[in-house]
Amino acid sequence: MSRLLINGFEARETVIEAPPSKALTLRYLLASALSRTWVSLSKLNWGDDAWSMIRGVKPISEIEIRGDRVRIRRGVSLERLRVVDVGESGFTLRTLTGAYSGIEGVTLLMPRGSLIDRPMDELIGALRSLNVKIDRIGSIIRVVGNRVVGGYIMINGSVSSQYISSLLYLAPFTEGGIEISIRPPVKSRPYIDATINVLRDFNINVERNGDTIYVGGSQEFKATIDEFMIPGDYSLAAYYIVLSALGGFDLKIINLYRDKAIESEYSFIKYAVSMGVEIEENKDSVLVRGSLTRELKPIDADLGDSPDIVMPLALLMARSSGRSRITGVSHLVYKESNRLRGIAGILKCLGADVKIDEGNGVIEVNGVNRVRGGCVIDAVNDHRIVMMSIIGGLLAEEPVTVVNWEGISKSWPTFIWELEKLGAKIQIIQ
Ligand SMILES: O=C(O)C1=C[C@@H](OP(=O)(O)O)[C@@H](O)[C@H](O)C1
Ligand SMILES: C=C(OP(=O)(O)O)C(=O)O
Repeated sequence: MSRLLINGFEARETVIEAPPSKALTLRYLLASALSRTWVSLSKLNWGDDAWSMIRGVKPISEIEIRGDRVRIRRGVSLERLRVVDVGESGFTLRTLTGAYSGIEGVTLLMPRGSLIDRPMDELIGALRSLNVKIDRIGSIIRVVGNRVVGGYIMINGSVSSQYISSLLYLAPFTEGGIEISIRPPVKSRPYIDATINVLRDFNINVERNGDTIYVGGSQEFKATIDEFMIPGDYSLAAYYIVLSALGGFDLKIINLYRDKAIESEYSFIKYAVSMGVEIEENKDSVLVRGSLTRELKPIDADLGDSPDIVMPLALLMARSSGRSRITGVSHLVYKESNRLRGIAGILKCLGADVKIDEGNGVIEVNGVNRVRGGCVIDAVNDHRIVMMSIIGGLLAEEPVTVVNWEGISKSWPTFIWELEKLGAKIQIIQ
């Protein structure tokens, strides 16, 4: 097992490219694999989760990978028994469970690692209420796909928006469509919008009225254009923003398109600006003005819609001049790890005072002006906890060691190299 030794940085590059959106890569891969016409996808996020989705759609699609582009469409000959290793991708497991429910044949979906214990029961219950034959054999989910009549479903919105994305991918295959009512509180709502927007790019008609969504049945996926370029990922670029803002150097981040962003992820910019980080936004980039002396204001933020920016925002809070509060994030315990505990562990290592309330999904951070470090963080192979640990370590006064960091490849396999380009001193110790 290797360790990372994080030992400060000297700012070098001033322009860097944001990695492509993971959430949009997965959505376009799945929709394209269901499309009757060929679709070209470029600038994909090549993390482990993309490979999970590619393995997942292979049995029902024709797919050609050339360089970093993918050409893909629905396959003509459908395999009747499909065995799919979905790795640790929650989105892939949940949406394929839905989509395969409406495609004839038996599918065995095999989650790995932490995904084995992440919630699925309410999605399985909802699909059973539509008469889908679905069961669990140990960690494996078996879906017997067939023509589904459709109907009305009321589903809990507090655990994962991916349950709803799953039903949205299934609905066009049903005879009469699905009406979904999401029971509040609804978490991660903009990710549902992101799925709806992608479905619309594939000519699927979706009607939305608040938390009631109707998708008509017997619709065909057919891309509205033949090529989609995946834009940059604001939830990942947020780590660059924190490093620049607190590291005291200016950084231009390209490949960030405001008009294509998922609101849950874009909102990082809004919160950072409200704390006093200086950010200039352009059509396809942001410019961060770093400062070692600027005082950041503490804020209160309900991040129920934005679970993936909690980690970088907590780093900004740790260096603000007072007590900040994040609420609405009870769903962080259902991710690749219990992220509320992970965040608390990192902030304590850095020297900030932090309190978490798991039941209510609240994090309180008392900012400090010196980030101490000089400790070991177990990042439990959760990619976003690894990123937070590394950026926190780079900003600390004393070296930080990170163990169980290899899970970074889920969304950003090149993270460490990119940071080295920016001047980070990171050693991998075998
Ligand atoms: O649909 C998506 O792409 C995602 C939805 C969110 O999960 P939940 O809806 O489970 O909160 C988010 O945390 C995850 O990283 C990506
Ligand atoms: C939780 C995440 O993804 P997923 O749920 O798709 O595994 C994530 O990327 O942080």
